[in-house]
Amino acid sequence: MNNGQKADIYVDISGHDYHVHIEQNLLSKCADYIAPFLKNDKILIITDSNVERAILPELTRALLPLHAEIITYIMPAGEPSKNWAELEKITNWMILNGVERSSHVIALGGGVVGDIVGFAAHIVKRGCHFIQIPTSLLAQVDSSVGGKTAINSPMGKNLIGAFHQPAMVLIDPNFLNSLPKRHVAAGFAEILKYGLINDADFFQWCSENVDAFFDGDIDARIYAIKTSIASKAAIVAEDEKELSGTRALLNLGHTFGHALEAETGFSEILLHGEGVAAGMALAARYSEWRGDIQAGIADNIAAIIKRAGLPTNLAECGINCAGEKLVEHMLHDKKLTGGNLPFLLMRGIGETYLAKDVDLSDVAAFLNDEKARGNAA
Ligand SMILES: NC(=O)c1ccc[n+]([C@@H]2O[C@H](COP(=O)([O-])OP(=O)(O)OC[C@H]3O[C@@H](n4cnc5c(N)ncnc54)[C@H](O)[C@@H]3O)[C@@H](O)[C@H]2O)c1
Ligand SMILES: O=C(O)C(=O)C[C@@H](O)[C@H](O)[C@H](O)COP(=O)(O)O
Ligand SMILES: [Zn+2]
Repeated sequence: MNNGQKADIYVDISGHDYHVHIEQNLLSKCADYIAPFLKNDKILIITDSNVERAILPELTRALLPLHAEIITYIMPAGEPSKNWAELEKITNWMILNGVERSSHVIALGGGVVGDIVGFAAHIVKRGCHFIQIPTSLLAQVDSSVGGKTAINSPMGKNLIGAFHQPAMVLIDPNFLNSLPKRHVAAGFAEILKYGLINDADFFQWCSENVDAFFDGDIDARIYAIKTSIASKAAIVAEDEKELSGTRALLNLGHTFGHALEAETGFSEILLHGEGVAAGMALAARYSEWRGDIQAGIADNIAAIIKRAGLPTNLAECGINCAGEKLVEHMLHDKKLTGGNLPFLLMRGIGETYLAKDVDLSDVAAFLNDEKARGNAA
Protein backbone atom coordinates (compact mmCIF):
# COMPACT_ATOMS: atom_id res chain seq x y z
CA MET A 1 0.00 0.00 0.00
CA ASN A 2 1.42 3.38 -0.97
CA ASN A 3 0.07 6.68 0.28
CA GLY A 4 2.02 9.71 -0.94
CA GLN A 5 5.01 10.02 1.32
CA LYS A 6 4.30 6.74 3.14
CA ALA A 7 4.76 3.20 2.01
CA ASP A 8 4.07 -0.14 3.58
CA ILE A 9 5.81 -2.83 1.56
CA TYR A 10 4.93 -6.42 2.34
CA VAL A 11 7.75 -8.93 1.97
CA ASP A 12 5.91 -12.08 1.03
CA ILE A 13 8.21 -14.88 2.16
CA SER A 14 6.35 -17.95 3.24
CA GLY A 15 6.75 -18.45 7.01
CA HIS A 16 8.93 -15.33 7.38
CA ASP A 17 6.77 -12.54 5.95
CA TYR A 18 7.04 -8.99 7.27
CA HIS A 19 6.34 -5.35 6.58
CA VAL A 20 8.70 -2.53 5.66
CA HIS A 21 7.29 0.77 6.83
CA ILE A 22 8.71 3.87 5.16
CA GLU A 23 7.62 7.26 6.41
CA GLN A 24 9.08 10.65 7.14
CA ASN A 25 9.09 11.24 10.94
CA LEU A 26 8.36 7.56 11.52
CA LEU A 27 10.70 7.73 14.53
CA SER A 28 8.10 9.67 16.50
CA LYS A 29 5.65 6.76 16.08
CA CYS A 30 8.03 3.85 16.43
CA ALA A 31 6.67 2.85 19.86
CA ASP A 32 3.36 2.03 18.17
CA TYR A 33 5.10 -0.09 15.55
CA ILE A 34 7.29 -1.91 18.07
CA ALA A 35 4.68 -2.53 20.82
CA PRO A 36 3.19 -5.68 19.23
CA PHE A 37 6.67 -7.27 19.09
CA LEU A 38 7.55 -6.59 22.72
CA LYS A 39 7.47 -9.89 24.63
CA ASN A 40 8.98 -8.81 27.96
CA ASP A 41 9.98 -5.61 29.75
CA LYS A 42 13.35 -5.20 28.04
CA ILE A 43 14.34 -3.71 24.70
CA LEU A 44 17.83 -4.64 23.48
CA ILE A 45 19.24 -2.18 20.95
CA ILE A 46 22.52 -2.69 19.12
CA THR A 47 23.98 0.25 17.27
CA ASP A 48 27.35 1.76 16.36
CA SER A 49 29.33 4.67 17.74
CA ASN A 50 28.21 7.19 15.07
CA VAL A 51 24.56 6.25 15.18
CA GLU A 52 24.69 6.34 18.97
CA ARG A 53 25.44 10.04 18.69
CA ALA A 54 23.16 10.85 15.75
CA ILE A 55 20.01 8.89 16.50
CA LEU A 56 20.00 6.76 19.66
CA PRO A 57 18.92 9.52 22.10
CA GLU A 58 15.89 10.36 19.95
CA LEU A 59 14.98 6.68 19.55
CA THR A 60 15.27 6.09 23.28
CA ARG A 61 12.93 9.02 23.92
CA ALA A 62 10.46 7.76 21.33
CA LEU A 63 10.33 4.35 23.05
CA LEU A 64 9.53 5.76 26.52
CA PRO A 65 5.76 5.14 26.16
CA LEU A 66 6.53 1.41 26.13
CA HIS A 67 7.78 1.59 29.76
CA ALA A 68 10.45 -0.98 28.98
CA GLU A 69 14.05 -1.10 30.19
CA ILE A 70 16.18 -0.02 27.23
CA ILE A 71 19.60 -1.66 27.13
CA THR A 72 22.09 -0.69 24.46
CA TYR A 73 25.27 -2.16 22.99
CA ILE A 74 27.51 0.17 21.01
CA MET A 75 29.87 -1.39 18.50
CA PRO A 76 32.70 0.45 16.73
CA ALA A 77 31.45 1.95 13.46
CA GLY A 78 32.59 0.65 10.09
CA GLU A 79 33.21 -2.43 7.99
CA PRO A 80 36.20 -3.72 10.04
CA SER A 81 33.73 -4.51 12.86
CA LYS A 82 31.94 -7.15 10.76
CA ASN A 83 34.07 -9.92 12.23
CA TRP A 84 34.12 -12.91 14.59
CA ALA A 85 35.43 -10.93 17.58
CA GLU A 86 32.59 -8.42 17.40
CA LEU A 87 30.04 -11.18 16.79
CA GLU A 88 31.25 -12.92 19.94
CA LYS A 89 30.92 -9.71 21.97
CA ILE A 90 27.40 -9.08 20.68
CA THR A 91 26.20 -12.63 21.31
CA ASN A 92 27.69 -12.63 24.84
CA TRP A 93 26.02 -9.30 25.54
CA MET A 94 22.65 -10.53 24.27
CA ILE A 95 22.82 -13.62 26.47
CA LEU A 96 24.02 -11.74 29.54
CA ASN A 97 21.15 -9.30 29.08
CA GLY A 98 18.53 -11.99 29.12
CA VAL A 99 17.62 -12.31 25.46
CA GLU A 100 14.84 -14.87 24.97
CA ARG A 101 13.96 -16.80 21.84
CA SER A 102 10.81 -14.71 21.59
CA SER A 103 12.76 -11.44 21.97
CA HIS A 104 13.10 -8.95 19.12
CA VAL A 105 16.48 -7.25 19.32
CA ILE A 106 16.77 -3.98 17.44
CA ALA A 107 19.51 -3.39 14.86
CA LEU A 108 19.84 0.39 14.67
CA GLY A 109 22.36 1.48 12.06
CA GLY A 110 23.77 0.88 8.63
CA GLY A 111 24.39 -2.36 6.81
CA VAL A 112 27.25 -3.35 9.08
CA VAL A 113 25.07 -3.27 12.19
CA GLY A 114 22.16 -4.92 10.38
CA ASP A 115 24.28 -7.75 8.95
CA ILE A 116 26.07 -8.65 12.18
CA VAL A 117 23.04 -8.25 14.47
CA GLY A 118 20.91 -10.32 12.09
CA PHE A 119 23.51 -13.07 12.18
CA ALA A 120 23.76 -12.86 15.99
CA ALA A 121 19.96 -13.15 16.20
CA HIS A 122 20.11 -16.18 13.94
CA ILE A 123 22.54 -18.10 16.15
CA VAL A 124 21.74 -17.03 19.74
CA LYS A 125 19.54 -19.67 21.38
CA ARG A 126 19.26 -21.20 17.87
CA GLY A 127 17.36 -18.19 16.69
CA CYS A 128 15.64 -15.15 18.11
CA HIS A 129 14.00 -12.26 16.28
CA PHE A 130 15.30 -8.92 15.15
CA ILE A 131 13.87 -5.65 13.92
CA GLN A 132 15.79 -3.53 11.46
CA ILE A 133 15.85 0.25 11.91
CA PRO A 134 18.21 1.17 9.07
CA THR A 135 19.86 4.57 9.34
CA SER A 136 22.21 4.71 6.34
CA LEU A 137 20.90 5.11 2.80
CA LEU A 138 22.43 1.80 1.79
CA ALA A 139 20.62 0.02 4.60
CA GLN A 140 17.34 1.82 3.81
CA VAL A 141 17.39 0.75 0.16
CA ASP A 142 19.00 -2.66 0.39
CA SER A 143 20.60 -4.39 3.37
CA SER A 144 17.72 -4.12 5.88
CA VAL A 145 15.46 -6.21 3.66
CA GLY A 146 15.92 -9.75 2.39
CA GLY A 147 17.51 -11.53 5.33
CA LYS A 148 21.10 -11.91 4.16
CA THR A 149 23.10 -11.66 7.40
CA ALA A 150 26.85 -12.15 7.71
CA ILE A 151 30.30 -11.25 8.90
CA ASN A 152 33.39 -11.09 6.69
CA SER A 153 36.12 -13.72 6.69
CA PRO A 154 39.76 -12.73 6.11
CA MET A 155 39.33 -14.56 2.79
CA GLY A 156 36.31 -12.68 1.59
CA LYS A 157 33.12 -10.77 1.95
CA ASN A 158 30.14 -12.12 3.91
CA LEU A 159 31.57 -15.64 3.84
CA ILE A 160 30.18 -16.57 7.28
CA GLY A 161 26.47 -15.99 7.57
CA ALA A 162 22.90 -17.14 7.29
CA PHE A 163 19.55 -16.22 5.84
CA HIS A 164 17.51 -14.78 8.69
CA GLN A 165 14.62 -12.47 7.90
CA PRO A 166 13.84 -9.50 10.16
CA ALA A 167 10.42 -9.34 11.83
CA MET A 168 9.87 -5.76 10.66
CA VAL A 169 11.81 -2.91 9.04
CA LEU A 170 11.24 0.72 10.05
CA ILE A 171 12.59 3.39 7.71
CA ASP A 172 12.62 7.08 8.49
CA PRO A 173 14.28 9.08 5.68
CA ASN A 174 14.98 11.87 8.19
CA PHE A 175 17.83 9.69 9.48
CA LEU A 176 19.71 10.54 6.30
CA ASN A 177 20.04 14.17 7.41
CA SER A 178 23.04 13.31 9.56
CA LEU A 179 24.60 10.79 7.13
CA PRO A 180 27.93 11.98 5.63
CA LYS A 181 27.72 12.67 1.88
CA ARG A 182 30.21 9.93 1.04
CA HIS A 183 27.82 7.39 2.57
CA VAL A 184 24.82 8.91 0.77
CA ALA A 185 26.69 8.32 -2.48
CA ALA A 186 27.55 4.75 -1.46
CA GLY A 187 23.86 4.02 -0.89
CA PHE A 188 22.96 5.65 -4.21
CA ALA A 189 25.05 2.98 -5.96
CA GLU A 190 22.66 0.26 -4.76
CA ILE A 191 19.69 2.41 -5.88
CA LEU A 192 21.14 2.63 -9.40
CA LYS A 193 21.55 -1.15 -9.26
CA TYR A 194 17.77 -1.71 -9.23
CA GLY A 195 17.41 0.36 -12.40
CA LEU A 196 20.22 -1.50 -14.11
CA ILE A 197 18.84 -4.91 -13.09
CA ASN A 198 15.35 -4.72 -14.54
CA ASP A 199 13.88 -1.19 -14.53
CA ALA A 200 15.14 1.14 -17.26
CA ASP A 201 12.50 3.74 -16.37
CA PHE A 202 13.79 3.89 -12.79
CA PHE A 203 17.35 4.23 -14.07
CA GLN A 204 16.16 7.16 -16.20
CA TRP A 205 14.41 8.65 -13.15
CA CYS A 206 17.69 8.33 -11.21
CA SER A 207 19.59 10.16 -13.98
CA GLU A 208 17.04 12.99 -13.92
CA ASN A 209 16.80 13.25 -10.13
CA VAL A 210 20.35 12.65 -8.94
CA ASP A 211 20.87 16.32 -8.02
CA ALA A 212 17.52 16.63 -6.21
CA PHE A 213 18.29 13.43 -4.35
CA PHE A 214 21.69 14.67 -3.15
CA ASP A 215 20.22 18.08 -2.29
CA GLY A 216 17.95 16.29 0.19
CA ASP A 217 14.65 16.53 -1.71
CA ILE A 218 12.38 14.42 0.51
CA ASP A 219 10.00 13.40 -2.28
CA ALA A 220 12.91 12.14 -4.37
CA ARG A 221 14.39 10.30 -1.42
CA ILE A 222 11.17 8.56 -0.44
CA TYR A 223 10.42 7.64 -4.06
CA ALA A 224 13.90 6.14 -4.48
CA ILE A 225 13.71 4.23 -1.19
CA LYS A 226 10.27 2.76 -1.82
CA THR A 227 11.01 1.85 -5.45
CA SER A 228 14.25 0.14 -4.38
CA ILE A 229 12.63 -1.80 -1.54
CA ALA A 230 9.64 -2.83 -3.65
CA SER A 231 12.05 -4.16 -6.26
CA LYS A 232 14.15 -6.02 -3.71
CA ALA A 233 11.07 -7.42 -1.92
CA ALA A 234 9.70 -8.85 -5.17
CA ILE A 235 13.01 -10.49 -6.05
CA VAL A 236 13.53 -11.92 -2.56
CA ALA A 237 9.95 -13.22 -2.39
CA GLU A 238 10.58 -15.11 -5.62
CA ASP A 239 13.93 -16.61 -4.60
CA GLU A 240 14.62 -16.11 -0.88
CA LYS A 241 17.77 -18.24 -0.70
CA GLU A 242 19.29 -17.40 -4.09
CA LEU A 243 18.57 -20.84 -5.50
CA SER A 244 16.89 -20.14 -8.83
CA GLY A 245 19.16 -17.36 -10.06
CA THR A 246 16.57 -14.57 -9.65
CA ARG A 247 18.03 -13.26 -6.39
CA ALA A 248 21.52 -13.38 -7.89
CA LEU A 249 20.43 -10.34 -9.96
CA LEU A 250 20.85 -8.30 -6.75
CA ASN A 251 24.53 -9.19 -6.95
CA LEU A 252 25.07 -7.00 -10.03
CA GLY A 253 28.44 -5.28 -9.63
CA HIS A 254 29.26 -7.34 -6.54
CA THR A 255 31.61 -9.96 -7.99
CA PHE A 256 33.92 -7.18 -9.16
CA GLY A 257 33.01 -5.02 -6.15
CA HIS A 258 33.71 -7.60 -3.47
CA ALA A 259 37.09 -8.36 -5.09
CA LEU A 260 37.90 -4.63 -4.94
CA GLU A 261 36.82 -4.50 -1.30
CA ALA A 262 38.96 -7.57 -0.49
CA GLU A 263 41.97 -6.02 -2.23
CA THR A 264 41.56 -2.84 -0.15
CA GLY A 265 41.19 -4.88 3.06
CA PHE A 266 37.47 -4.22 3.80
CA SER A 267 38.48 -0.80 5.00
CA GLU A 268 37.54 2.86 4.72
CA ILE A 269 39.65 3.04 1.54
CA LEU A 270 36.71 1.65 -0.38
CA LEU A 271 33.17 1.50 1.01
CA HIS A 272 30.88 -1.35 -0.05
CA GLY A 273 28.68 0.96 -2.13
CA GLU A 274 31.76 2.43 -3.82
CA GLY A 275 32.97 -1.06 -4.70
CA VAL A 276 29.52 -1.85 -6.10
CA ALA A 277 29.53 1.39 -8.13
CA ALA A 278 32.87 0.60 -9.73
CA GLY A 279 31.79 -3.05 -10.00
CA MET A 280 28.70 -2.08 -12.01
CA ALA A 281 30.78 0.15 -14.31
CA LEU A 282 33.20 -2.75 -14.79
CA ALA A 283 30.34 -5.22 -15.39
CA ALA A 284 28.96 -2.87 -18.03
CA ARG A 285 32.34 -2.47 -19.77
CA TYR A 286 32.99 -6.20 -19.52
CA SER A 287 29.56 -6.79 -21.13
CA GLU A 288 30.70 -4.47 -23.94
CA TRP A 289 34.09 -6.25 -24.15
CA ARG A 290 32.17 -9.53 -24.72
CA GLY A 291 29.84 -7.91 -27.25
CA ASP A 292 26.75 -8.29 -25.02
CA ILE A 293 25.81 -4.59 -25.17
CA GLN A 294 26.09 -1.92 -27.82
CA ALA A 295 29.03 0.46 -27.63
CA GLY A 296 28.17 3.61 -25.69
CA ILE A 297 25.82 2.09 -23.10
CA ALA A 298 28.63 1.35 -20.64
CA ASP A 299 29.79 4.98 -20.97
CA ASN A 300 26.27 6.22 -20.20
CA ILE A 301 26.16 4.01 -17.11
CA ALA A 302 29.58 5.19 -15.94
CA ALA A 303 28.54 8.83 -16.50
CA ILE A 304 25.69 8.69 -13.96
CA ILE A 305 27.76 6.73 -11.48
CA LYS A 306 30.37 9.47 -11.77
CA ARG A 307 27.77 12.22 -11.34
CA ALA A 308 26.86 10.64 -8.02
CA GLY A 309 30.50 11.12 -6.97
CA LEU A 310 31.26 7.40 -7.12
CA PRO A 311 34.25 5.56 -8.61
CA THR A 312 33.94 3.98 -12.05
CA ASN A 313 37.36 2.41 -12.52
CA LEU A 314 40.19 0.60 -10.76
CA ALA A 315 42.40 3.63 -10.23
CA GLU A 316 39.61 5.57 -8.52
CA CYS A 317 39.24 2.63 -6.13
CA GLY A 318 42.94 2.75 -5.24
CA ILE A 319 43.55 -0.56 -7.05
CA ASN A 320 46.79 -1.14 -8.90
CA CYS A 321 47.18 -4.92 -8.82
CA ALA A 322 47.10 -7.35 -11.71
CA GLY A 323 43.76 -8.62 -12.98
CA GLU A 324 44.77 -12.13 -11.92
CA LYS A 325 44.92 -11.01 -8.28
CA LEU A 326 41.37 -9.69 -8.40
CA VAL A 327 40.24 -12.91 -10.03
CA GLU A 328 41.82 -14.83 -7.12
CA HIS A 329 39.56 -12.89 -4.74
CA MET A 330 36.59 -13.77 -6.95
CA LEU A 331 37.21 -17.47 -6.40
CA HIS A 332 35.71 -16.99 -2.91
CA ASP A 333 32.47 -15.65 -4.38
CA LYS A 334 29.46 -17.54 -3.02
CA LYS A 335 28.02 -17.94 -6.52
CA LEU A 336 30.89 -20.26 -7.50
CA THR A 337 29.37 -23.63 -8.47
CA GLY A 338 31.40 -26.63 -9.57
CA GLY A 339 34.36 -24.35 -10.14
CA ASN A 340 32.32 -22.12 -12.47
CA LEU A 341 31.66 -18.49 -11.52
CA PRO A 342 28.53 -17.00 -13.06
CA PHE A 343 28.61 -13.23 -13.65
CA LEU A 344 25.84 -10.65 -13.65
CA LEU A 345 26.23 -8.99 -17.03
CA MET A 346 24.07 -6.67 -19.10
CA ARG A 347 22.39 -6.79 -22.47
CA GLY A 348 21.20 -3.23 -21.93
CA ILE A 349 20.02 -0.89 -19.19
CA GLY A 350 17.43 -2.82 -17.18
CA GLU A 351 18.47 -6.08 -18.82
CA THR A 352 20.85 -7.79 -16.42
CA TYR A 353 21.34 -11.51 -16.83
CA LEU A 354 23.35 -14.29 -15.22
CA ALA A 355 26.11 -15.32 -17.64
CA LYS A 356 27.33 -18.84 -16.99
CA ASP A 357 29.90 -19.00 -19.78
CA VAL A 358 32.47 -16.58 -18.38
CA ASP A 359 36.09 -17.65 -18.55
CA LEU A 360 38.02 -16.18 -15.62
CA SER A 361 41.18 -15.80 -17.70
CA ASP A 362 39.14 -13.53 -19.99
CA VAL A 363 38.04 -11.51 -16.92
CA ALA A 364 41.70 -11.18 -15.88
CA ALA A 365 42.62 -10.04 -19.41
CA PHE A 366 39.80 -7.49 -19.33
CA LEU A 367 40.95 -6.16 -15.96
CA ASN A 368 44.55 -5.92 -17.15
CA ASP A 369 43.29 -3.98 -20.17
CA GLU A 370 41.38 -1.63 -17.84
CA LYS A 371 44.57 -1.07 -15.90
CA ALA A 372 46.67 -0.54 -19.02
CA ARG A 373 44.20 1.97 -20.49
CA GLY A 374 44.71 4.05 -17.35
CA ASN A 375 41.16 3.14 -16.38
CA ALA A 376 39.78 5.98 -18.46
CA ALA A 377 36.03 5.89 -18.01
N1 LIG B 1 22.43 -7.93 3.86
C1 LIG B 1 22.34 -7.37 2.67
O1 LIG B 1 21.47 -7.68 1.86
C2 LIG B 1 23.31 -6.29 2.31
C3 LIG B 1 23.06 -5.47 1.20
C4 LIG B 1 23.96 -4.45 0.91
C5 LIG B 1 25.05 -4.23 1.73
N2 LIG B 1 25.25 -5.03 2.80
C6 LIG B 1 26.36 -4.78 3.72
O2 LIG B 1 26.15 -3.50 4.32
C7 LIG B 1 27.40 -2.94 4.69
C8 LIG B 1 27.47 -1.52 4.23
O3 LIG B 1 26.43 -0.80 4.84
P1 LIG B 1 26.54 0.76 5.07
O4 LIG B 1 27.00 1.42 3.84
O5 LIG B 1 25.29 1.20 5.71
O6 LIG B 1 27.77 0.86 6.07
P2 LIG B 1 27.84 1.18 7.64
O7 LIG B 1 26.92 0.35 8.39
O8 LIG B 1 29.29 1.14 7.96
O9 LIG B 1 27.30 2.67 7.71
C9 LIG B 1 27.98 3.67 7.03
C10 LIG B 1 28.52 4.76 7.99
O10 LIG B 1 27.48 5.66 8.27
C11 LIG B 1 27.32 5.78 9.68
N3 LIG B 1 25.91 6.06 9.86
C12 LIG B 1 24.87 5.21 9.60
N4 LIG B 1 23.72 5.87 9.72
C13 LIG B 1 24.03 7.13 10.07
C14 LIG B 1 23.25 8.29 10.29
N5 LIG B 1 21.92 8.30 10.12
N6 LIG B 1 23.89 9.43 10.64
C15 LIG B 1 25.25 9.45 10.76
N7 LIG B 1 26.03 8.40 10.51
C16 LIG B 1 25.42 7.25 10.17
C17 LIG B 1 27.85 4.52 10.26
O11 LIG B 1 28.26 4.69 11.58
C18 LIG B 1 29.02 4.25 9.33
O12 LIG B 1 30.13 5.03 9.72
C19 LIG B 1 28.47 -3.81 4.05
O13 LIG B 1 29.05 -4.62 5.02
C20 LIG B 1 27.69 -4.65 3.04
O14 LIG B 1 28.29 -5.90 2.82
C21 LIG B 1 24.40 -6.05 3.12
O1 LIG C 1 20.31 -9.21 -1.05
C1 LIG C 1 21.03 -9.69 -1.93
O2 LIG C 1 20.83 -10.82 -2.39
C2 LIG C 1 22.18 -8.94 -2.44
O3 LIG C 1 22.98 -9.47 -3.19
C3 LIG C 1 22.31 -7.51 -2.01
C4 LIG C 1 23.73 -6.98 -2.05
O4 LIG C 1 23.63 -5.58 -2.22
C5 LIG C 1 24.49 -7.22 -0.76
O5 LIG C 1 25.71 -6.55 -0.80
C6 LIG C 1 24.69 -8.67 -0.38
O6 LIG C 1 25.16 -8.78 0.95
C7 LIG C 1 25.68 -9.38 -1.25
O7 LIG C 1 25.44 -10.73 -1.11
P1 LIG C 1 26.58 -11.82 -1.12
O8 LIG C 1 25.79 -13.08 -1.11
O9 LIG C 1 27.38 -11.63 -2.37
O10 LIG C 1 27.39 -11.62 0.11
ZN1 LIG D 1 25.55 -4.67 -1.89
